[in-house]
Amino acid sequence: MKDIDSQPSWFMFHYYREQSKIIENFNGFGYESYSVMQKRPIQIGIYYLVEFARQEEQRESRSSTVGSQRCSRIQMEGKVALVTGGAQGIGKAIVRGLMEKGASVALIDIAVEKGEEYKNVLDKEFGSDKSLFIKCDVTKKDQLKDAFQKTVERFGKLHIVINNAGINNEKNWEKTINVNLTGMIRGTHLGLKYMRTQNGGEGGLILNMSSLAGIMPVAHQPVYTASKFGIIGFTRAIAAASDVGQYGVRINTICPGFVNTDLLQTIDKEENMGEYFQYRDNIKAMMDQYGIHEPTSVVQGVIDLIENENLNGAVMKITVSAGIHYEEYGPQYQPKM
Ligand SMILES: NC(=O)C1=CN([C@@H]2O[C@H](COP(=O)(O)OP(=O)(O)OC[C@H]3O[C@@H](n4cnc5c(N)ncnc54)[C@H](O)[C@@H]3O)[C@@H](O)[C@H]2O)C=CC1
Ligand SMILES: CCCCCC(=O)CC\C=C/C=C/C=C/[C@@H](O)[C@@H](O)CCCC(=O)O
Repeated sequence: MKDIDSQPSWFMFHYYREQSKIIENFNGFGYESYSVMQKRPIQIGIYYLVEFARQEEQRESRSSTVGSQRCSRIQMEGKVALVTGGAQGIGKAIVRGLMEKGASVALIDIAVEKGEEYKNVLDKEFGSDKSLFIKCDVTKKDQLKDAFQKTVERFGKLHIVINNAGINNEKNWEKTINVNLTGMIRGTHLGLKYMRTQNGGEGGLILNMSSLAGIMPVAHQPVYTASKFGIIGFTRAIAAASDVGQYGVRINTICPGFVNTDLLQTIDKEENMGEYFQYRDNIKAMMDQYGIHEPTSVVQGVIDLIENENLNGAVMKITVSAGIHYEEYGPQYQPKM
């Protein structure tokens, strides 16, 4: 490696942090690193102090806003939401969670029978004027545009968009990109069309459903992984644009671990997994290792992001081991304005 003195500061911090790990477990293996550390104890201290203070500041600012009295929390009563893929699974749980908080909800989905059945259940619980089911394929731009228009015509406004619809298909990988990524981008653009204050909208929140597969690549789902990485990148970028452009709309991603829905059944289907079907037991081993949530575990994360106005651009993770927490990005990885 060329002289580390000429490396940028972020590199040197991470380099020394890794070196220090070797030192901590010093067993003679890290002699070369030990000598490096001996040469530069002051720089190490400086980088650790600077970075530690920055990360502490980030943690404090987030914890001081999430869940505390000091953060401004919006009320959901009277708000209007649109949820894609709302007929089953995680989307279905989100629809109920929003309605229990007083929101009116348009659930859009290609699963007509499931969607209509669920609408009937919601009517009995919340009244027929509080929800709307619209048959819609998010890969068809005219259908998606029509679904947003019908929602605003029905309820008068739009405050919350949950781009949740998603599939797992490594064989028909173009379909996976069209549903998970292209559909989400269109849903975000349509949400901004109706919600931006410059357009006469009342502002609000757009929440795009990624996955932990959007943070750590899953070997046997490369296209699914690509779609979920794309959701995070797009969302962090357009959230920054919303800040700069003062849209009045917050945009976030949620990255759950494994959740007990029909999507997990696709692992056992060759028509979904294609050449990766042979590795299905590897994914099942991950489920055993990391655990599987119920869909309702995602709902609290959605509600936190809706009610807390201080988290634009944040990437929420929901895992069995750590619950709701946020991905941390170093200063060099903040959106470039
Ligand atoms: N189940 C899991 O382990 C995890 C799921 N997710 C994500 O959560 C989201 C929801 O997934 P699940 O509820 O688990 O799956 P699911 O298969 O139970 O539900 C997905 C819903 O989306 C609908 N849908 C699919 N294609 C559509 C299209 N073209 N247009 C409109 N609706 C469409 C389906 O009909 C279904 O109602 C997806 O984006 C998925 O990637 C993220 C992390 C973990
Ligand atoms: C299998 C077909 C559907 C796939 C559905 C998913 O999107 C499942 C999520 C994919 C991967 C899950 C990875 C889990 C990772 C664990 O290591 C987790 O505990 C890592 C914790 C990361 C963190 O807390 O920062």
